[in-house]
Amino acid sequence: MIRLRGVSKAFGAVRALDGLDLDVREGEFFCLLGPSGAGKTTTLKTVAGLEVPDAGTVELDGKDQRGVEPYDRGVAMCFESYALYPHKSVYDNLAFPLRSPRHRLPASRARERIGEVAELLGIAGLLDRSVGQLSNGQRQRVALGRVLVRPARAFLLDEPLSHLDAKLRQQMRAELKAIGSVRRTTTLYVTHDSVEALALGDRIGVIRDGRIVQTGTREEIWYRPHDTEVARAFGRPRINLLPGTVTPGGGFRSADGAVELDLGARAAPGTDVLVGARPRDLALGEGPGHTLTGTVYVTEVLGRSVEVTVRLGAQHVALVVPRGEAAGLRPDDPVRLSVRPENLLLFEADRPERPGRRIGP
Ligand SMILES: Nc1ncnc2c1ncn2[C@@H]1O[C@H](COP(=O)(O)OP(=O)(O)OP(=O)(O)O)[C@@H](O)[C@H]1O
Repeated sequence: MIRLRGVSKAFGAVRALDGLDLDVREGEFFCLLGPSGAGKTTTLKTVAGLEVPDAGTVELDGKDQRGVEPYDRGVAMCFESYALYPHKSVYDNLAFPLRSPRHRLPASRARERIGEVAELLGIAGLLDRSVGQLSNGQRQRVALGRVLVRPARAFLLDEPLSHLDAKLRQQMRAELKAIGSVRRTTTLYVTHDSVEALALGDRIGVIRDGRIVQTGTREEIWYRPHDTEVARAFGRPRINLLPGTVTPGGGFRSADGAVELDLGARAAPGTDVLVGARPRDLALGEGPGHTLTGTVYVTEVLGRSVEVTVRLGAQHVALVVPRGEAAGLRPDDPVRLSVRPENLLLFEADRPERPGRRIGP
């Protein structure tokens, strides 16, 4: 269990962490997602004891870690920039942590652990090669393996798949959670890739400007995003956000009057808002729920589905539909779109100082 409370850390004038609270439960695989510079690595280093916070507390398994040296914290960390022994074999690099007095295992147990981790990371065929002869992607997997072989109170992983090509990355994502030690060990996994976070995280914490903006399961983050920026971070193509205002009856009217929706909005009439709908939640043609009328702007084939961009007055919205449904659509064709009321999200308008928060339960 990892618990951070009110953790702040500045580097000169840069506030890397700003009162960060975080709870990773025992045995959980927790993904910390955020853009570059949000404070992800600093969070990991603070847990590992490699950075000392200016304020706040770090607890591991309920024990305050103030004054506890990194080595004594019992966590295993894998950095994006990894240090391996280039002249030693892959096997020796993996075995090295198991030879330290703290983690010493009988040789047969060590071989078993290394074998399982190497198999699942796809490096079992490389065990006799020297690390100096490996590609970057192979080295990254060895570095990850070296963390995962050793018994630890928690694994701290910083973008461990970043150097792999897309296919291998996808494959590794599936394998990673199958590794026995990962299943058993509390893991804090840093990424800036929302697809990775959704695929891996038992829960996800979204970090921005040194604070956690939202923590939740993938469903909570997807269906109940805290604000427009969280909504924009998940899903490709991105969520559609139409600007407008709340009407006296609690409805929505787009800024140019082209879209009107009866929302039952819990906001004062006249409030500037954004209505959000994800591209896969919009359908072509009339259906149950709300209907919108517009014209086709452009279509783009994405494998078996098609992204259709539709002009609604001055706005464009994107939807993703099966290829068959979009066959024959031409620019400027009139179209109707439907969306279920439960798939519409309502946000305050974005402001210069902060993204618009979601309105509603
Ligand atoms: N040792 C340091 N000295 C000075 N500034 C630092 C140091 N470490 C981090 N920072 C700054 O603190 C902020 C947060 O950095 P951090 O590395 O935690 O972000 P991150 O979310 O991990 O980003 P990335 O995804 O790019 O690795 C950044 O503005 C960074 O430049």
